[in-house]
Amino acid sequence: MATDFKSIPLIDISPLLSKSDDSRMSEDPGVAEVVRQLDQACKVAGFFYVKGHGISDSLIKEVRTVSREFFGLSYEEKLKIKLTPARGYRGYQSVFEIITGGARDKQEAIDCYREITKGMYGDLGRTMEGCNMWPRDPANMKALMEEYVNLCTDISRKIMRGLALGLGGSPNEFDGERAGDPFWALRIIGYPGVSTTNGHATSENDIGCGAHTDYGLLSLINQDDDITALQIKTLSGEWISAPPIPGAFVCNIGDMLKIWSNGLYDSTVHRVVNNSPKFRVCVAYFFEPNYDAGVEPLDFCVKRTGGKKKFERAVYGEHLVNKVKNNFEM
Ligand SMILES: N=C(N)NCCCC[C@H](N)C(=O)O
Ligand SMILES: O=C(O)CCC(=O)C(=O)O
Ligand SMILES: [Fe+2]
Repeated sequence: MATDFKSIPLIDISPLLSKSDDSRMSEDPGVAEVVRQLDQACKVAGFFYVKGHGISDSLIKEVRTVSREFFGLSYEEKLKIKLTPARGYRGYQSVFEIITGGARDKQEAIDCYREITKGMYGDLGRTMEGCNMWPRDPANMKALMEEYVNLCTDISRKIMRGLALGLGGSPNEFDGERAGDPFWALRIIGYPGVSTTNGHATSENDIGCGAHTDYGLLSLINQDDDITALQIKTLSGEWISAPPIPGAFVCNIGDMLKIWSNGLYDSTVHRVVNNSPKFRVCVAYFFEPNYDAGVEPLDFCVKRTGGKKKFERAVYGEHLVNKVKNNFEM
């Protein structure tokens, strides 16, 4: 459970990344130190920054630059890749189209997911069957985002090995049928700034993304360098900001890791409020369990938390579909 934290730790994960394909990684002192920091951050805040992740500053920036270019296109042009249920909820949604907690979010976005082909997961997969929608312009967007997703998946898998050790398990706890064939999501998001002419304080219509938790295991957030908008809820109900650290990702825990860890790690509530006059871009990558994974508290986590399972079993794909359907009025 998130306790009262005042700031979000910054963790250099390079020692973990260099050793996490080694079966004896847990014996490495550099790895042990990263694991200690990750575990502490997840127990206290459910949020941390990571640096030393190996993705170049220039790629991280390019991903946002190309996204900003897309959002700058005409509405008509953007609608050519419109999100619809028939397309497996992939594609573009315009400002105030997406809903969080019953209210409309002041954001536009492109939603992408790992491809699900027809019949791949039977009934469980049907809602999400489809291919991603990429614009004709910017022409390099598809290739760039696909490269980016591959890199994020690789890093996330390795961070998950660190988290598995932090929880007291083997490093491979989330490989195989849990998250060895992981589903993923990518949300390319644009948050309009506040108009400088209406000098009002932030109103409800200025919430870029309402209070929510993320759905899967681990989120990697790539946000604009010059705007502070992401806010994290502490146990006492206060909102603290997660200001950008250039080149670093903001990471947080999703609902499925809360269940697997029996609450040792929590999926912390967060929201986005862009109070600046500038348009804010964020590209959020979500590392998720296998689409058809059954998720219930892991025995060794249950033992560490008093012997009682605190959460019911969930099927990741069902959890996702419930969420996705509630995000839109379609
Ligand atoms: N794929 C992920 N995690 N997306 C997070 C979005 C959370 C807000 C969404 N409208 C909701 O109400 O859930
Ligand atoms: O824009 C951000 O900083 C975070 C977005 C987010 O929390 C989400 O899409 O789940
Ligand atoms: Fe989120």
